[in-house]
Amino acid sequence: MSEEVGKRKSLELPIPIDDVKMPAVLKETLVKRKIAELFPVQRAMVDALFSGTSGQISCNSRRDIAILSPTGSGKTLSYIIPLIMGIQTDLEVLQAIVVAPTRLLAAQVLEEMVKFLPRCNVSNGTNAHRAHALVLTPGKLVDLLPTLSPTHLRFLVFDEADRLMAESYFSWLRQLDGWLPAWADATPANRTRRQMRRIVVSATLTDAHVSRLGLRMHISVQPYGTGCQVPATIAESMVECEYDSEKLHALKAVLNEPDMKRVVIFVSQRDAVSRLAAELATTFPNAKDATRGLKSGDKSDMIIVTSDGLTRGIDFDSYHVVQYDAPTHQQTYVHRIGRTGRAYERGRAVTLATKKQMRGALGVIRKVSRTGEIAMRHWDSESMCVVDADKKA
Ligand SMILES: Nc1ncnc2c1ncn2[C@@H]1O[C@H](COP(=O)(O)OP(=O)(O)OP(=O)(O)O)[C@@H](O)[C@H]1O
Repeated sequence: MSEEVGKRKSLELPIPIDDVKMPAVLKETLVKRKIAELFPVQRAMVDALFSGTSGQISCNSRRDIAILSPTGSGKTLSYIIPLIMGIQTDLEVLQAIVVAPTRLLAAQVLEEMVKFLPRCNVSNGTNAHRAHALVLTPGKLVDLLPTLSPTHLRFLVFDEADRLMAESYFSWLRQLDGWLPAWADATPANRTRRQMRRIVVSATLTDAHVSRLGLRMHISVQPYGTGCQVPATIAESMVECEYDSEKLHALKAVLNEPDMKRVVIFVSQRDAVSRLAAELATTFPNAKDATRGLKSGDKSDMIIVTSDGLTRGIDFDSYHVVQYDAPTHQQTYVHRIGRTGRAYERGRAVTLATKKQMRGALGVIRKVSRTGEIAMRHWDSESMCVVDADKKA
């Protein structure tokens, strides 16, 4: 990456929009949607796009944009900002495509786009020929490609880009590349006004992903210095169990703790979700199995049992997170506990691990924990309680 924007300390907190230099039309749109402050990643985007320009997205060498910022930090609005300024509503042609890995996430993003782009025709693929912008999964996009024209495409956004580039998804990228015309990748010297920007978005994108996409990355909006970190507002703790068979008891004890109203529980295997949800439902009638379908607007006092693929990027309302199966990868941990502590709110994440798993899990967690403070507890099979170990990891 040749240039990075937004590593200053002062960028770590939301800032009133009146304190950010931006085009009047953008400010008006944000105020209408009741946005009073810009989150750091959004402020960095505005700075990157508009500093030194008067409301136009600059047509200089800064073209592709990588948005690397922690979970819940407002990346969606940050990539909608260039769309607000760049889509010409008087032209009834396709100008933006946003790709998201799941239908649930695509639906959530579509809702946001409709909110901030009221004069645009934003579609999930239905009547795609009339859309200014499409928000869809790779599968749906590949189905539609033969019917779409790339001629006026100005923005191609990959939300949760690292997930989109996982092996199982890889062939769709080749098909998309085959559909894009040569000018999409023109060098700065021979680019025209029709240039296309690729915007890749993730809390856990690495340089390897970027080079795999073949991007000539020019701007990285990365307020915290590295994207792969958990938000500092999340209180992290671990509960150690002697044996695997004790974990269900420990989980129920954790769920009975005060304020554990909105909880999302992660297991590693998708086929274990229903089993655990059914076991919990005998004690907690509000336990819900995510494999049976969730809506992005699900905000009631539920205990949602899910696995990693199902809820990546989903914006739940103030959920606590419990990891029933300890994570073995940093990315997994970051995305799981990122379902809480969103939008700079406080959150709580509890990880269950057997004695055997403890060392490995702590190794993973310490690498991405921002505060480094992990409260340690253990399951006491005599008192049948989770007991404070009275020590910090
Ligand atoms: N400027 C803002 N003011 C108030 N709320 C905001 C602002 N920007 C975003 N939000 C809210 O913050 C929450 C998290 O935003 P968003 O879903 O974009 O996070 P994200 O960075 O994409 O997270 P993830 O990596 O988990 O997908 C959402 O509820 C969103 O509406």
